Amino acid sequence: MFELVSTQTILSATVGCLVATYLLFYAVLHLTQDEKEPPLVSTVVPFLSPLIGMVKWSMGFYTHMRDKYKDLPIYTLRLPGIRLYVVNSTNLIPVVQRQWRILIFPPVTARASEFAMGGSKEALAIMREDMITDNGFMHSFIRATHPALSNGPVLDGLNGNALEVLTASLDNIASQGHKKAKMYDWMRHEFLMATTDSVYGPHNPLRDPSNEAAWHVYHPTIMFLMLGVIPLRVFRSAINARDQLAKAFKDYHINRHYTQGSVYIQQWTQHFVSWGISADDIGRFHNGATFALVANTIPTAFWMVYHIFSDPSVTEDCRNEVLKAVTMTEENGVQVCTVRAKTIKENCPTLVSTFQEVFRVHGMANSVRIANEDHLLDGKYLIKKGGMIMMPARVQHHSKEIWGDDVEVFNARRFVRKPGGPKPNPVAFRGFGGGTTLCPGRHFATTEILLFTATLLLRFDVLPAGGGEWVMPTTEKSSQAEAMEQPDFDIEIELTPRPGAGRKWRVSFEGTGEAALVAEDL
Ligand code: HEM
Repeated sequence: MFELVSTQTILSATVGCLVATYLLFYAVLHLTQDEKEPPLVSTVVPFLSPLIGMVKWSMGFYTHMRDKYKDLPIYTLRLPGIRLYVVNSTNLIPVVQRQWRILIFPPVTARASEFAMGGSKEALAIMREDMITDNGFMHSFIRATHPALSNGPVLDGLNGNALEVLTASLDNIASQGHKKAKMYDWMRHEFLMATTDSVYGPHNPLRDPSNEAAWHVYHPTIMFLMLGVIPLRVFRSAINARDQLAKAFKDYHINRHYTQGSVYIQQWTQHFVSWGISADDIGRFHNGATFALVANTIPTAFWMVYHIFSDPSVTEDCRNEVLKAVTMTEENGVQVCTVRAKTIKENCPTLVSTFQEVFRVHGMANSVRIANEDHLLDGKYLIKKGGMIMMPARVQHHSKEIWGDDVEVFNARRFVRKPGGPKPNPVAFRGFGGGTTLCPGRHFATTEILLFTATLLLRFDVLPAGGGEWVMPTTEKSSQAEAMEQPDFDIEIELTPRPGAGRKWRVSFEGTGEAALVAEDL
């Protein structure tokens, strides 16, 4: 009898505590929410419902929320320690982007520099001192490095070097006559080498196989490190790999190897040095530069090759287009095929459309900003200081209203311009983000990927190994630190040289035009 009473007492005390805690959190949630803020949703379990939803729906969370709260142009999610304002409406995106001195991006970069790269207190203080005006480290960094990544001869040089490395690798396969490969592994290696060689020059630290291996240990943990809540000892091998890379980049810096690298890395270095950042920190921040260079370029190139070669009609149309970019000459008895970059970017509609469709279907940039003061967005929605605004690309890219009933279908020709046909709203294309933080590396990556794909089409047949079917990898495990979905598993392919594959191949950037993909470039 005594035992029964005490069990009942404990039970009712526990239930009472739980109810009281629930009511307390429920009250805190609602009392601290201003009625002028965007409508608060997902509150069943205060502060935890959004997290539960994120785990349950994974990358589909924000599209699920958009479908559930169709009429909300923007809504508030409350998570422990953070107000998250999620934008559904395409029309609100330019409104957010125009407020770039109030709804700012640099705190996100600073957070990555602190938690993912391990920057020192001194370096972070310099970065954070002024994240608003053009005089601060962050905004002046973009201004200092943009010119080397904008269309022109300097960028052509960067792309030319990357293409030389990629072409040499294709030459190698052509001379072997045949190659079986794990597609993602193969492309990841080739693009990592080509992109970093072109940027870092002949002393590229990632040419050392042990540094390449370290990159593959460190890179997948960046998203978790960014959270800054999981103890570092959990990531011991990733932190060791990060330190190894930072040391290799520090040596690269101290030995002034950047003077033989690209204009981009010279300007990058000059900026850090002129702000008094130490050689130790410069080594660490090179890990961030490498992340920007390759983290999205590699999966984008993978999907591009996958979607072109897995559909024979797309392969044929693209191949016919890129053939028009080739001129053949003879030099000292050697047949030379020159691929004109200008034609590839300006006169290959199916190829460029496939590239855009890759971004629409696989692009997952979340585009976040932090409010540095209270702000009434569009004169209607109160965004509280410290709150995070998010404009998820997937919400825009998977909207039936914008793209039509076949929104979930990969349509390689979706972006081919039809005379008099409807044009999709370019603001809804968020592959490279948008506004003042629009990716400055977009021209570099676009040219590298388009020209690699064109050369591959011209020189090789690519088929699943063993005559099987193409199986599109799932993407559920993709790291949310990236702007492009990553394949959950690899696929085996066979590359077989086409007639002429063994000739000498090169790329010409003469009169290079621009593949204008985003609203800002159109
Ligand atoms: C396919 C490849 C790439 C994709 C999909 C991509 C995507 C993006 C996205 C979505 C953003 C954020 C924009 C925003 O929030 O509005 C961004 C920013 C940035 N990207 Fe890229 N990127 C790629 C390649 C590159 C390359 C090759 C570089 C080379 C330097 C680069 C450098 C940067 C930098 C420095 C920023 C920050 C801009 C700022 O702080 O204002 N990206 N990128």
